[in-house]
Amino acid sequence: MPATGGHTRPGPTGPPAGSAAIGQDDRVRTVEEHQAVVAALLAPLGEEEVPVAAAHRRVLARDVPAAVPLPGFDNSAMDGYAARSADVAALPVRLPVADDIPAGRTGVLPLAPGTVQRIMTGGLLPPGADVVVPVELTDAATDVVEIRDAPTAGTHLRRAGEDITAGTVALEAGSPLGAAQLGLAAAVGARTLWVRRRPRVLVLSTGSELVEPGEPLLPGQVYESNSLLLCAAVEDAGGTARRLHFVPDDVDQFLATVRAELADADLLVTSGGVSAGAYEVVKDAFRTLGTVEFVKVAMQPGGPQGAGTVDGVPVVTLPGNPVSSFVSFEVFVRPALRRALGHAAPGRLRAPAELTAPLRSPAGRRQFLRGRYDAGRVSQVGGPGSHLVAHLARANCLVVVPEDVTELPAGAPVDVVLIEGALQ
Ligand SMILES: Nc1nc2c(c(=O)[nH]1)N[C@H]1C(S)=C(S)[C@@H](COP(=O)(O)OP(=O)(O)OC[C@H]3O[C@@H](n4cnc5c(N)ncnc54)[C@H](O)[C@@H]3O)O[C@H]1N2
Ligand code: MOO
Repeated sequence: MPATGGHTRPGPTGPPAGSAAIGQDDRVRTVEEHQAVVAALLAPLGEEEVPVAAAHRRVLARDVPAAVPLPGFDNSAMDGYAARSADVAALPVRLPVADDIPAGRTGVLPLAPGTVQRIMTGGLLPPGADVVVPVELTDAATDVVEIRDAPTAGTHLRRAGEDITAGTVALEAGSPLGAAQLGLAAAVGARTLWVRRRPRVLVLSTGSELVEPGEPLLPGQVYESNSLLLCAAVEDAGGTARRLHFVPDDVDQFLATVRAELADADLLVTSGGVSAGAYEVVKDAFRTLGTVEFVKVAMQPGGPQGAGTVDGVPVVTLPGNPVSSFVSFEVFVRPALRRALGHAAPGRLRAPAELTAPLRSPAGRRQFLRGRYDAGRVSQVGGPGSHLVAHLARANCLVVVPEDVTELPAGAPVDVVLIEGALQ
């Protein structure tokens, strides 16, 4: 039975059985240490062969050699007349049109001296031709053409193999497959591609305050949003997400939900229930189960973290504040998933930027502020609060402020991580 605000948390009289006392016993890790722990959880994913069209947004697992050169043959770049440059050196000139070569004609005759052949863009160049005169420079006749002007030898020709030669690698293993890459795969004759299997990621939000969006909301309750956010982030990273119905802060319900699905997953990502309070369901459930270690990472947002395995399946437990969930996923889960997918470049694009206004940052923690980046300059979007989800939605980058920096003036150089939407 899904929990839409059904409370298992106790009233003010006392905690439920199994809940922990408020405590601050977590070890502290650096961002890099926790990144390494999360990355080590995920083994490289297997390979599968799929039709080229189905490989969109996948990651290539094996090199694709070019079965044919590109272009595959010398051909015309323009609609016009294939000519010998010596015949069009003195202008104007009238020359007989010996043949007609539309694109797709597979056999052509050599070009006899003193003649031209009408040719269309992509048409097979007749042997002997070394220039194409665009139709605009002629009277466009089909029997005897008058050529008023002509480009120099070699112009408007596309040479066999000038883009890629046969047998060389057209696409390298580890390449993300977007529109251009699928186009190239087809252009060199591939019908199928070997890609990495997509990681199957379970996403589970926890919290007795959570309510399904669209349902009535009472004071103290919030609409559940992290599972939507995290599932979309999983898909963006190349995984397939399965969104489990959120659970209240009830260890038994949490574990029953997790264990019903865990066997078929490559990763479980939870949100909420990992800080220092009395009702930390994720911590309470996993403390005595599996190898999940709960730590504090020296960053903001995203301080409270956990990672390990349960029933042999990798588990990453993210903090519940929506911005913390988002940033934690960006910093720890996304690169680990992309590494498991064999991505040549698992990290986001980063860019140097100039701050438009001063900012402050806590000592000892790497801060990932939300920002808007444009043309080398970045402005902070909202404050550092990890509940500012509306501001997050307007950001296109994370501004990285190192652990030892507590304030920066306007104009200071910073490093930004470009997130979704940054290039749009
Ligand atoms: N005494 C301390 N308190 C807190 C600490 C600490 O170190 N000591 N850390 C703070 C930090 S930092 C964070 S981040 C949060 C993380 O807490 P939890 O992971 O246990 O998350 P919750 O308490 O369950 O929720 C936090 C916040 O986020 C809202 N939330 C949670 N899940 C969702 C969801 N699925 N959709 C929308 N909103 C969600 C929740 O209502 C809370 O407002 O702990 C701090 N406290
Ligand atoms: O570290 Mo928490 O993740 O700031 O909000």
